[in-house]
Amino acid sequence: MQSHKETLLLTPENMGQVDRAAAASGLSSYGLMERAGQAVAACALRRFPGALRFVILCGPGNNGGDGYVVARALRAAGTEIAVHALGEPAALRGDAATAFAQFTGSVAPLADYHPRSGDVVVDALFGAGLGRNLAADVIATIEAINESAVPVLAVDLPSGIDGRTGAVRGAAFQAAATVTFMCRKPGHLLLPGRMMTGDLEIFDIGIPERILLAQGGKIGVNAPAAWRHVLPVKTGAGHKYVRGHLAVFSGPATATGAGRLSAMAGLRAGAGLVTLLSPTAALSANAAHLTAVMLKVVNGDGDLSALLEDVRLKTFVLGPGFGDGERARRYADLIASGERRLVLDADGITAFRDDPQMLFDLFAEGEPRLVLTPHDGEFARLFPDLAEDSTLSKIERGQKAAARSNGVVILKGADTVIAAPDGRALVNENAPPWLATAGSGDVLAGLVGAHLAQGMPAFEAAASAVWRHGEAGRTAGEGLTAETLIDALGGVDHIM
Ligand SMILES: NC(=O)C1=CN([C@@H]2O[C@H](COP(=O)(O)OP(=O)(O)OC[C@H]3O[C@@H](n4cnc5c(N)ncnc54)[C@H](O)[C@@H]3O)[C@@H](O)[C@H]2O)[C@@H](O)CC1
Ligand SMILES: [K+]
Repeated sequence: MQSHKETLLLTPENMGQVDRAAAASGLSSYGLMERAGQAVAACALRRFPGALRFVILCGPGNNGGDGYVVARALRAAGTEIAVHALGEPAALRGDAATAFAQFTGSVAPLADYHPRSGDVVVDALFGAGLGRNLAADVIATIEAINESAVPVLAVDLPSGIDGRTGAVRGAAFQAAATVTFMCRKPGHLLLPGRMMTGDLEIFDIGIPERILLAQGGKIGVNAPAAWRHVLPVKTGAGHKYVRGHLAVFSGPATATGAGRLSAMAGLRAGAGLVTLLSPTAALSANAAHLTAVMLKVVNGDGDLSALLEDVRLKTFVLGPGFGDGERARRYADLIASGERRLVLDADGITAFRDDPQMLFDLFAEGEPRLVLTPHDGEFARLFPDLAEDSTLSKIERGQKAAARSNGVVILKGADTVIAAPDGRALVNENAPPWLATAGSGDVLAGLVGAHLAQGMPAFEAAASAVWRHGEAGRTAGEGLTAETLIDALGGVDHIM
């Protein structure tokens, strides 16, 4: 079981509230800064035992305050140090002023620092309080250090990374490692922030968990703790209908592979029965490749309506290789009015590009029954205003899209976000880079369908599917194909 420290995410704004609540409960805020700085100094000594000199770059706020504690601790440990400050240290306030007063060593201007071999930079310029783009001189310093071979240890966040969004505000340090406090921030997980963070250490500076949880809870890291409690119980004796019946729409005769991948993934992921719904023209192509997956002819609305009379058929995947937008819209309508659950992927999403509201209206009522699986391009087709709004983080884009569609949104990428209409959102981190391969999205759609068919609520079904997809990708290893990915799905059950 992971602790909250591993899975909780707090925005810089949340963290500020935590800070104030901790102070209000009687904790010394300078005490927190002291522990933060000591932890960074210990990390620096442990990671860089061969450093000839530690250069601490201190900013104008509390991140800089942490830096002065680091400088004092490293000097006390007998290492050579240099401190360079952005702005006038005399202008520091509060805890940062206290930390500066305790330091007593000399401080040079930031612009005077020139990287030299043997240096290790401790970046304490900006953390949670970065509120705007960096000035040109700071950008130049950061770029010069990034271009040198000098390693950077970042305090809280690499300076220049926006802790809420993960965006680079003008420039950002490429850190070898980052030490953050209590829990991660979105900027550590969302791209490009994740790439700049390096190895991340989370240090507990002693803020009680109840204070953290009071400010957070809606957003987190996607891990089994978030959905394990609703995983289907494996009794071994379950009738196949108990494990649900998943139906996947095949594309036309020229594009049958994607639907089959979804169907096979659904079966491998534990749906009791999987039926591929195929037009007559694609029947022989599908039949030639399937054994355990059943086949049924669906040529149009009439066939689908007849099929929907079977009340056990509750879950559908529509979109992989589907092609026909007009038909996709009608099928989605029939499925929605039958109170069924739908994973809408790929061409199924694109089908609604001219009238996204039509889709949202279909699923507007009740518990979320729609799961959308867009990559960025598909997302922009349904939610153009959200895609264009660069002030939003990927988490916020997902949350707003989920609320608007009353669906669960899986916003795909190396930093996939899963969001629910009630504001819950998880950021995924276990996907290996080689998971971005042909057919990988089809497998994910089938996986989500299988989890839904087994009765999981939509948000948890989606999040567990994304996680399982990532784990299977790691198991299958570099050079995976959609087929080896499907094979690997079963092997990750036991760790869920
Ligand atoms: N519980 C907590 O929240 C704790 C926070 N601590 C540290 O405090 C940091 C947050 O401190 P602050 O809120 O003071 O924020 P920062 O120190 O990150 O930066 C804020 C300061 O930078 C200025 N600023 C913001 N963007 C700028 C820009 N682009 N160019 C120039 N100046 C800019 C602001 O006006 C403000 O003076 C954390 O990152 C962490 O390192 C630690 O001391 C431990 C406890
Ligand atoms: K920093």
